[in-house]
Amino acid sequence: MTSHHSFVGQPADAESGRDAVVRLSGVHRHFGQTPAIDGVSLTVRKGEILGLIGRSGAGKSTLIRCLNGLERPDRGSIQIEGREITGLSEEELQPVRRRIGMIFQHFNLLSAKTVEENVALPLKIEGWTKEKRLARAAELLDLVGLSGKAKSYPKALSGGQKQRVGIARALAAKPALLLSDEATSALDPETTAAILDLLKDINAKLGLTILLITHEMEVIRTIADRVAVIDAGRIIEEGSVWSVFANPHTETTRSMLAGIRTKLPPHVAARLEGEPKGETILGVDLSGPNAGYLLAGLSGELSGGFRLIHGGIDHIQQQSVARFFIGVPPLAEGPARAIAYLERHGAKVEVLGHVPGHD
Ligand SMILES: Nc1ncnc2c1ncn2[C@@H]1O[C@H](COP(=O)(O)OP(=O)(O)OP(=O)(O)O)[C@@H](O)[C@H]1O
Repeated sequence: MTSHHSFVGQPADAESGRDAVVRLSGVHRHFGQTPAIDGVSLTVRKGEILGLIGRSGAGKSTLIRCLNGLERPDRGSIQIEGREITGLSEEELQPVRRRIGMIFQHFNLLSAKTVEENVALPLKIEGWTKEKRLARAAELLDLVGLSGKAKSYPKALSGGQKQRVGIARALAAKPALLLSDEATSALDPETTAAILDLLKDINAKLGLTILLITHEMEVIRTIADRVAVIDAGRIIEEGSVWSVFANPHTETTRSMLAGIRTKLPPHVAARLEGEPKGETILGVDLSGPNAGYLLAGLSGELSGGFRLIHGGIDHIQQQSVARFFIGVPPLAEGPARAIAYLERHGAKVEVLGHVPGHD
């Protein structure tokens, strides 16, 4: 039950607020004519990893600042662990801020302090004794795989190691929420994967709730349970990661997915014509347990056959998400039969055009 998966698909709890670590409702923050946040309602449920994705200028930083109480919304409600924070004074905000651990793109470590001192710093502010602080730092450095580096200084560490220190420091005071602000954006792909693995691992081990702010869909795909897409200050799409990847509802989401979604190879796309002659090129999307059987079934259906041009089955949150492109020759009503068969089995089919002859 501690698994983050247990919270997926339980919107009733989130709506009642019982399992909400963060709950925004109807939050607005305008700067003059610019609506940086334009009516955002969003819940981060206990134990989940929620990815918030948006392009530059979409409103991510303003949202983070509202969560920290650094920015006050013009209207709307923000609750952290059930406590309304919008009306709090600076002094009242301090303990609320300490419930949120943050990690940053550029790590924000203190270069004059050792690794263990950096990790222990939030505990000093909380009034822990030195002995307890160092014991806790050692425990956290072990958790993030940096036990041997306690006495090192940040400049002696790689980017990935610095972010591990950042994670250890963010977790020192046992926050209710880890807020990751583009934490892997400055890292190479291999190091990014290792840091994301670590976050997923801590989420599973400790049941840590994570809000992951990013502009990269790959980050979301790798570790998030749910995703919310922000655009021009509004949440335009929200759902479990696999369902948003399988069936994005907005053009903005589709274009943000474009880099990592299977697409028609450019040399085939270049030859597409509108006139219905030659081979018909279909784009096919299907998620769920039937995805693996679709092509075998289709080949039994079409006497004239078809060819697989590109694509296959992806697995996101243990769901099969199929996306492929096929070419159907103009034999024996092939294309019409293919479309009817695929749609009958729940697939979304798009006629992309026609290619005279084969490529
Ligand atoms: N203090 C401010 N004064 C005026 N306009 C602001 C201020 N802060 C943000 N904005 C505007 O609000 C909008 C949202 O900005 P925000 O920084 O929240 O976006 P973002 O998604 O974090 O972008 P990025 O990924 O580039 O940091 C932008 O149009 C920005 O110009």
